[in-house]
Amino acid sequence: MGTALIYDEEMTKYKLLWVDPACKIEVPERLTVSHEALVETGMADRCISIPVREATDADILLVHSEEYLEGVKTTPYMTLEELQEFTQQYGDVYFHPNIYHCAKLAIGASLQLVDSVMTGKVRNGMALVRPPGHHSMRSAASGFCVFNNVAIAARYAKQQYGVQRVLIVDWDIHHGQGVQYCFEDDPSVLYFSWHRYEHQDFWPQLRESDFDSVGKMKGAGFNVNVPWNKVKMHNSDYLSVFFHVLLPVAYEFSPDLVMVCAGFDSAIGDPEGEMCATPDIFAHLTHLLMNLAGGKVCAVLEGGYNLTSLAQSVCQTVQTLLGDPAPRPANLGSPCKSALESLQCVRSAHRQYWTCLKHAADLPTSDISTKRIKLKEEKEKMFKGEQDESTEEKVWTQPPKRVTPPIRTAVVLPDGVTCPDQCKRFSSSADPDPLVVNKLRENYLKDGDDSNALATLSSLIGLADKMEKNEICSGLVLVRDVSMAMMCVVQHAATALSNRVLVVCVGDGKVQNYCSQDGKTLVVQFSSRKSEEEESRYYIPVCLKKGCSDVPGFIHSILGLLLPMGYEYDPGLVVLAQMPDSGICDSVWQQLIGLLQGLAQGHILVLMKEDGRACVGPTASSLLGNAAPSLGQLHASLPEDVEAVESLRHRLEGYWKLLQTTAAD
Ligand SMILES: COCC(O)(O)CCCCCNCCCN
Ligand SMILES: [Zn+2]
Repeated sequence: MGTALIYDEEMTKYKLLWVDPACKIEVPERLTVSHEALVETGMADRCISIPVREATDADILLVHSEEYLEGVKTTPYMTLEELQEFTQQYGDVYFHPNIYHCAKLAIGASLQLVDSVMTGKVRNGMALVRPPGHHSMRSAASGFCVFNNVAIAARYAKQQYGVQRVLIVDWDIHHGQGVQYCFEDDPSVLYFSWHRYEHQDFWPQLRESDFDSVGKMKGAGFNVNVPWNKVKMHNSDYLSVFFHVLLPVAYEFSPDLVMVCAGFDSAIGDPEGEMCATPDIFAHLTHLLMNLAGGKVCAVLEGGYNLTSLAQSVCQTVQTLLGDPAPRPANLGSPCKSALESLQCVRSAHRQYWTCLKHAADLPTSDISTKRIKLKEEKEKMFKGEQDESTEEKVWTQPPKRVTPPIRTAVVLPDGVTCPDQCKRFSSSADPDPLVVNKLRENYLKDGDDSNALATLSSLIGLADKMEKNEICSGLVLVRDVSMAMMCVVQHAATALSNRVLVVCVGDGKVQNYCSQDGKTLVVQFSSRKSEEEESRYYIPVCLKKGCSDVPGFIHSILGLLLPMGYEYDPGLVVLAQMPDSGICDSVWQQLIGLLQGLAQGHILVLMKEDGRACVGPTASSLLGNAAPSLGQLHASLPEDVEAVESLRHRLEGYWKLLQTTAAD
């Protein structure tokens, strides 16, 4: 299934007709540069182009009041003065004779996107729209927004398709207060937003944008605000919030549909956000959402005012929706102290609502709410003398070109096992290098002349080499002895390949201590048995009471442990081994494969036991980039597993900074 792209140049045909410093950044070029970039990169042609439609009154009344709609309806016939006067009643927004028409198209584009995804015409998609929507409220325009595109689309999805649970992820750098007000008492819509806040000092300067606004009445817990109290937030800050707040809660919530308020003013270079996250981060944020809701992800453009980073970020998002592997998440490190404070506050505020956060730490001692007032006093004092520091031009390296290998998934299967469609059988054509053969013979092959084991192992090595050369993206190999195959490919990678190798071992089994302490390999093993090997920085045994068969515990350890370390480690190759009788079910296995594909440009090599034939289909489906099936709402992890994962995180966060969830006092 494909990716929808919804765009119509009519939405560029309105602009600011008078002088207003607050609104001058919202220009038609925002839409044209975004669409042109998709055309120039060839991505527009790879998408399924869906036309916009005009929203009806009924669509708009899903969220807005009649009197507000009636008011906006009169704007096309207003004189310039009347438009200015009409605008005065709202904040940081402007009207234009054609903005009502464009606002109806922006909603209609969002509804067309929901229709395409919910009817299965496409898997996911993006709507490039203006005016944006997330600030507009039931009876008020705000922040360049006239109608709330995403809020209307969420209500429409519930009404039209009986969607039970909608997750709205708002990565725009402003708080979408309009969305929050719309759903704060609604447990069927989980609204997540991060936003520049600076202790209530940044627009829209609302007290209710802080982390302690968790929703109301039966909606308590279903509103998650992550305030950024400093600027210059970076990729590590964004990812740590995904790993330790959004994803655990999203998997527990288990949405049927994911809507993204895709604002790109959270990217480097944006005059509003003043953040430092690079455009390629949106490839990862998008990827990390694509195994929720069976892959039903609808991204709708919100903000973004630096035309260069906006265009790059839109391309990164759409390319990931198209299924292309994400670029390597380079040089991640520790989130900054302010981000950790916010992280700790949000997790603490939501501890009582989400089982995945039950063990979260208390509010930080430096209670940041008092900072709100103190900082305001300082600002007032300082404002007298202080001029705005010069807005120096931000520069960043263009995101790397993401080339998809000619072969997406290669498989090495015993005869008699059919090759899954869209996969390619692989066998190492070249005679195995005699040195390797000897190594294999002496180290791994019990009965030296076991020719087909030898053939399998040399195919394995050949496959790893082709992945390193980016000729093959991912691989699946059925072997007789998983542990031996793992050792073989890791040994080869350690000597012959230049990249780091992340080894993820699912299930019990002696994982020979081949994790070199030089950091060439990072081994994470999930099992139900205490590992006899000593835990270290590069060998992490995760002991879960029921191993991988307890879904919430295992998912929790993937999101809160494996992914943060994996992203920080940034391997060139991932080896994922399913040990015999691991107890892992297909859907969890597919989630694991899907999530791990965000690493190593999708170079993941899966090893399974020959008799694991039943799992070949689901494994191949995930390796091909298909979304994993939804796991359904998750219940509580076993207390001993929570305990085990938490103590492991505390022990390791000195080594792996993305594991931190609190601001060290
Ligand atoms: C949904 O609209 C997308 C958006 O969130 O980016 C709108 C931001 C309005 C920002 C209003 N203050 C502008 C002050 C200019 N220095
Ligand atoms: Zn914004």
